[in-house]
Amino acid sequence: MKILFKTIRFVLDVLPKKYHLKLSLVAFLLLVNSLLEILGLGAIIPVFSVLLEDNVVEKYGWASWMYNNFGLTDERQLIVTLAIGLLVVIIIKNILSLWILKINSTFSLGLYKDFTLRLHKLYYKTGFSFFKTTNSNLVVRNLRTATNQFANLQVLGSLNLLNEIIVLIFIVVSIALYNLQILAILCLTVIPPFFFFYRWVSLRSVKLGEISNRITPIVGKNMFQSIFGYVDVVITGSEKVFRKRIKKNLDELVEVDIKTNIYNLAPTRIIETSLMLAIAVIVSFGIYYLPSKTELLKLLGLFAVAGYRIMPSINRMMIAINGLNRSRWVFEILSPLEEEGFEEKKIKEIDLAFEKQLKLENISFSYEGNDDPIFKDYSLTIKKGEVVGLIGPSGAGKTTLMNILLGFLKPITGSYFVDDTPLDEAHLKSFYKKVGYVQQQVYLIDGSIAENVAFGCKPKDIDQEKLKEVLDKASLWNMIESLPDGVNEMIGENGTKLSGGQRQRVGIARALYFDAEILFFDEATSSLDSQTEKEITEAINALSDGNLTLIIIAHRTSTLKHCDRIIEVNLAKNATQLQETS
Ligand SMILES: Nc1ncnc2c1ncn2[C@@H]1O[C@H](COP(=O)(O)OP(=O)(O)OP(=O)(O)O)[C@@H](O)[C@H]1O
Repeated sequence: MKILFKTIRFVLDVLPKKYHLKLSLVAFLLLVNSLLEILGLGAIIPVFSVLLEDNVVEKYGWASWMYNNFGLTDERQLIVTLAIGLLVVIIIKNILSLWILKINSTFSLGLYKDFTLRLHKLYYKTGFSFFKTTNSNLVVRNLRTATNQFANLQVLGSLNLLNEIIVLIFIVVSIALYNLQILAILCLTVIPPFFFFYRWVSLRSVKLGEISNRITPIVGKNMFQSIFGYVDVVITGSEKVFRKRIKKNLDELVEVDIKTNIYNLAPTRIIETSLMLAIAVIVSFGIYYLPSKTELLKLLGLFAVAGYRIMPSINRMMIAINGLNRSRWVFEILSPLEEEGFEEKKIKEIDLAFEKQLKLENISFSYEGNDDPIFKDYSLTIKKGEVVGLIGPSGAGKTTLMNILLGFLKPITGSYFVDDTPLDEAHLKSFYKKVGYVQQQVYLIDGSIAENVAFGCKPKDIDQEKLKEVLDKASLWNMIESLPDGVNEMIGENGTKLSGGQRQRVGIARALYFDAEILFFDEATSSLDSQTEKEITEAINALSDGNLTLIIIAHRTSTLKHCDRIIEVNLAKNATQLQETS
C-alpha cells in the first residue's frame, strides 16, 4: 500500500494538470472493464442453471420472464435463446473491452511521448554542460525507458492496482453475502501466499529494476564504442576486450531478466498452487467430517468458482505491484519535471543587435568541481568585422573561451555584452541566428549534402539558390557537380563518404547558409594536410569582407596569417595575461 500511495503522489506531482481529468476517465474505464469481465462470467450462470437444473421456470423469475416475453414454448428454446443472449453479451463486452484498451493505450503511450518530449526539453534547458558531462546512453535510457516505465508501470500500474483493489472488494463482498465459509477458506488460502510473495518479490524487484537500468546504458556504451571505434579496435587488436566487456554486461542483464521473468510469472503459479493445496485440504477433511460426498462436491464447486474469480484479480494486483517496485528508479529521473514549471514560464525572446562589438568584462570562469579558475578578471573586446585568432598551448582554455563567447558557458562572475546588451536567456535565440560554429569534428547527419548544409530544414524548404551560393563560397561546388546526385548525394553516417577537408567545408557552408555574422572556427583545419589547410584558410579568408566577424582557434600560425589580431590564451600566465599581437 505504501508504494501505491507513494507512486500516486509522485504521479500527481509530475503529471501536468491537463492530464488529471484524462487520468480519472482512464481509471473509470478500467473499472468499467473489470465489471464487464465479471458480468461476462456471470452471464454464463443462467445457461448452466438451465442445463443442470430441472424446473427452472418455476424456480427462477428471470426464466419465466423470458418464457412470457420471448414467446418460448419449451426448455430447448430457452437454452438456445440464452446461448444467443450469452454470445451477444460476450461480443458487446469484448468490443467495449477493445475500445477501452484503445483509450487506455492512447493515454499511456501519449503520456510516454509527452514525457519524453518534456524531459528532452528539460535537458536542452539544462544546457551545454549537461550534454558535455552526461553519457549519451544514459540520456537515451532516460528519454526512452524511464518515460516508458513511468507511463506503463507507474501510471497505468497504479490505476490497475487501484482498480483491482476495488474489484476484489466487490468480489469479496459478493462471496461474503453468498457463503461466509467459502470466504474464510479463500482468505486462508490466498492471503498468506500474497504476503509471502509481496515480501519475497517486492524488495528484489526494486533492486532488479535498479540493476537493469544501471547496466542497460553501459551495454549501449560498450556497443557504440566498439562500433564507432571499429578502426581503432581492429588496429589495437582489442576486439576481444570489447566483446568481453559486452558479454560481462549482458551476463548481468540476462540474469536480471531471468529473475524478472520468474517474478512476473510467480504470482499465477503461487496462487494456483495454494488453491490446489486448499482443494486437497478440503477434500481430505471433507471426506472424514462432511455428512455426504454431495455436500463435499457442493463445497468444492463453490470454492473453485470463487477461486476462479478471485485468482485473476490477485494475479493482476501482484503484477502491478511488481511493476511499481521495478520502476521505482524513475522517480529520481523524472522528479526534476516536478519543479520545472518551465513550460508555463515561457521566456520572452528579445531581438539582439550586433553592430559594434562582443565584450567580456572582468569575467572569471572555472568548471564545476574544479576550484582553479581558467579565467580570472579577464576582459576582451572583439569588434564587428574583426578577424581574431586564438592561440595557446593545449588545455590553456581556448575552447572554453570560445564557448563563453558563444553563450554556451556562463561566466561565474563578470559580464558578457553583445554591443551594450548583456547576453542572457532572452537574447540567446536571436544571438544564435547571427552565429556560425565550425568545430574540429563537424557534426554531420546521415543525410544528403543539402540536408547537412541546411541543417534542420525540411528538404522541400531548402533554398536551392542559396545552397549553391554557399557551397560555392566554401569551395565545394566543383566537387558536388561531379557527384551523380549532386547536392542530394548521401554522405553516410558521420559523413564517412567525405574527406576531412570536405567535412570542414560543409561546416563552413552551413554557417554561411544561416547568414552567420559571427563565425567561430575551433581548430577547423588542424586535422587537415597543409594543402587542404591552405585551401580552407583561403576559403575562410575570402569570407572576411569587413562585415563578418571571424574568431579562429588554430595551432598553426599559417592558419592565422590573415588575422587582424592574435590573442594568446595561456593558463601558465595565470589566465589573466593575454598577449595580443596585431
Ligand atoms: N567540461 C569540462 N569539465 C571540466 N574540465 C574541463 C571541461 N572541458 C575542458 N576542461 C578543462 O579545462 C581546461 C581548458 O580546456 P580547453 O578545451 O578550453 O583547452 P584548449 O586550449 O581548447 O585545449 P586544446 O588546444 O587541446 O583543444 C583543460 O584543463 C580541460 O581539461
